[in-house]
Amino acid sequence: MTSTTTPPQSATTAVALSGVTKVYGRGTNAVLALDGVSLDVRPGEFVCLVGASGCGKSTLLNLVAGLDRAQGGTITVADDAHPGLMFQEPALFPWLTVEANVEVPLKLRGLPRAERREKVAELLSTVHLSDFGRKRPHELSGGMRQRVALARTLALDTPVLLMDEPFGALDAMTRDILHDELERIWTERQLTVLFVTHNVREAARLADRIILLSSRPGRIIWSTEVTVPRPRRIDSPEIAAIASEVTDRLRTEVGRHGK
Ligand SMILES: Nc1ncnc2c1ncn2[C@@H]1O[C@H](COP(=O)(O)OP(=O)(O)OP(=O)(O)O)[C@@H](O)[C@H]1O
Repeated sequence: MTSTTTPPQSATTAVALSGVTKVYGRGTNAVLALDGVSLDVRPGEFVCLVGASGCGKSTLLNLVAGLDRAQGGTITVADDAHPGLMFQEPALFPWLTVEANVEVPLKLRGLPRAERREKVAELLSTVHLSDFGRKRPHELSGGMRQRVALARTLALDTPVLLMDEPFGALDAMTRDILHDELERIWTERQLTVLFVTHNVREAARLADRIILLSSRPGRIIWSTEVTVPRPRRIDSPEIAAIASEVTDRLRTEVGRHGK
């Protein structure tokens, strides 16, 4: 079996992984990064992936994004949508203004100029950066740069957002604000989100479901539905209790591998 992006299996699945296996390298240098990962993500669901360093979280996102191919299994994205991918580093073009950065995907999509301008204004308003369109990335804070990266990803007009530690480099206060912002945008746009994080509190704060991957090779070893009503607070006892349970599971898994 090879990795494919075939039509959706069911209207109740936005992203489906079935028996996904990823090996890097060959022969004696081969590294089995993912081993038979199966996961169905519901449309509009917010799924957080946690696991020890090197367990294959980024690999999984890259495969769903279509940046790499799996050796085994299938990956299905509903309606053949091309997911948007965001990283810890905003990866903006430093020589372009904020507006021009957000405009890049719109140009690539071939939107006419007037429509692009309208869309850029709407997206900057969505991430609360309407007054900063003419600035360049170096004039912005880290949190603002991630807002630009988010606006640029949203410009792809995709229903599926893949986020690889997007707030990992930010201070706690900025992260807290961006959690609220992301939650609002996720709800307003009915996005499906796959979010990788090392921060278990962040996972409990944001997720509908938390998935725990084993240490390499990555396999899904545990998951939990987070039913705490929204809006949530990262410092609430309910979130702390879930984070503590995830930490315990993670610690057991890391301990099992002697890392
Ligand atoms: N291009 C590559 N070539 C060889 N090995 C790779 C490559 N990319 C990743 N790996 C290995 O595959 C495994 C999974 O890597 P991946 O980056 O997906 O893990 P991760 O869970 O995202 O890690 P982290 O939490 O540290 O970011 C790791 O052992 C890594 O060293």
